[in-house]
Amino acid sequence: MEELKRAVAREALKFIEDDMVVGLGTGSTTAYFIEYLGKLIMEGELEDVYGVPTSHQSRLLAIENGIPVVGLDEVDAIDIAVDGADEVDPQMNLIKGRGAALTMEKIIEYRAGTFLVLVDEGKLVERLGQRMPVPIEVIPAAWRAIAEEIEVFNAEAELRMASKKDGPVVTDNGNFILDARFHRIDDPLDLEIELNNIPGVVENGIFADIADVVLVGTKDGVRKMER
Ligand SMILES: O=C(CO)[C@H](O)[C@H](O)COP(=O)(O)O
Repeated sequence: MEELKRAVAREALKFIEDDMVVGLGTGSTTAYFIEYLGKLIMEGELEDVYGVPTSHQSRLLAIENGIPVVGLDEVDAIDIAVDGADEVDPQMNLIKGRGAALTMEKIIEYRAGTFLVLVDEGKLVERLGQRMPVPIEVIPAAWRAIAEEIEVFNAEAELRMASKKDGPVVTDNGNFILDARFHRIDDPLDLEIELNNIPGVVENGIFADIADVVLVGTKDGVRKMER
């Protein structure tokens, strides 16, 4: 599994050129990409490349690996964003947010000239929600009201609890995460919009229609899905 993640991360380097501003995703697959990208920059193989982190995790990793970091408000545009995903359907719609960084990820990836997704073949599903719940970032005071409202969508939502802290997971933005299991997601784009219409929802982990390229690590090599 780790070798498949490394393979897609290495392949992603082919998309990076001098003078690019690169959105840096969150998670274990992107961590390999950040490591390899930093190496190329440190060795002088790539020049004037800047990273825009999507989380505390990617910011710390970028600094550790020698990638110059800038904020979203310091750049005119993002050339490419590179990130992992938890599920990918045949239309390249995604579920993201296992790492609770979905809001900043979506803000940056929506704006990127190219959004490149890195997954292993175990993440491919016929229909979103088949294996993973949809993470929803919510304003803390509203978590219970939103969890109840989500039932209207034929789903059950659970407050995500932390493992190395007492109480709930608190996102980089100071909010809570609800993990919502939907019985069936027929129209990801519609559900993405509907969920964001609920007051108190900051963002949700359905990324419909924004991935441009998906690199899939398989035992037989890296496969490319493209729009
Ligand atoms: O959305 C994410 C974090 O919020 C991650 O990109 C997603 O969970 C995939 O992570 P990994 O590469 O570790 O499987």
